[in-house]
Amino acid sequence: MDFLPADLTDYAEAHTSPESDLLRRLNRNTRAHVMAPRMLSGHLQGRLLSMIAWMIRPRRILEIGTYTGYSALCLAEGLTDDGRLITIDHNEELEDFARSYWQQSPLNDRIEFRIGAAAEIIPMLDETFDLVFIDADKRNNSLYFDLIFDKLRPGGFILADNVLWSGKVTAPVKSSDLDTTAVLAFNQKIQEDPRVENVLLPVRDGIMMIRKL
Ligand SMILES: C[S@@+](CC[C@H](N)C(=O)[O-])C[C@H]1O[C@@H](n2cnc3c(N)ncnc32)[C@H](O)[C@@H]1O
Repeated sequence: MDFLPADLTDYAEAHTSPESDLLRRLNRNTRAHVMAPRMLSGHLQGRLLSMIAWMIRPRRILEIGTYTGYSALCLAEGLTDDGRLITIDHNEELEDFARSYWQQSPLNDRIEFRIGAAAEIIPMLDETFDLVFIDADKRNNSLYFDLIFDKLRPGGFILADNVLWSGKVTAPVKSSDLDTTAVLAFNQKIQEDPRVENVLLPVRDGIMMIRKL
């Protein structure tokens, strides 16, 4: 869901650097051939992720939730020359699709794809991250935050996607709606955590920007 009216979203995209030809093809072919293409970050959010990565110049990025590899390519643009991005997804059926686009990019050898459940893979990572993008199953946002916190350097950043959850965060919540309940709990947890500073950025479906103090 976009929170801006469509004409303002169009205007914002028209005044944002365009996607590369590779990203445009990946975006278009995801929409044409892959289930649930709304999951892809897209032009505006993709350029934002790239811009944030360029501002941070991370040496290590962790992405939780690869999907077709669009946001991984955007984030990897800002890596230092010796930097690497690790991206995790439990859907092995997406691997060939994502890799076929990464292989067309000079960033291909900087992207490591780990297949499996994020909650099992993260504890096995022996890395210190500068930037983490949480964009997988929203019910586990809080768990992923806890698992990565000690692996994030002080001053490092976490971005968590879809924290406005199509606007459901401000509507009455049914007890059976476990996703919205989890997103609300995550946002509250971050807001109350004295170890971080945070900004809830109302871009697209909402991005929680978190800086570890
Ligand atoms: C919203 S999509 C990611 C979109 C991608 N970051 C982008 O912006 O283009 C979420 C992805 O998380 C993956 N996922 C969901 N639950 C997971 C889990 N428990 N462990 C690992 N990956 C998971 C899904 O398979 C899906 O590909």
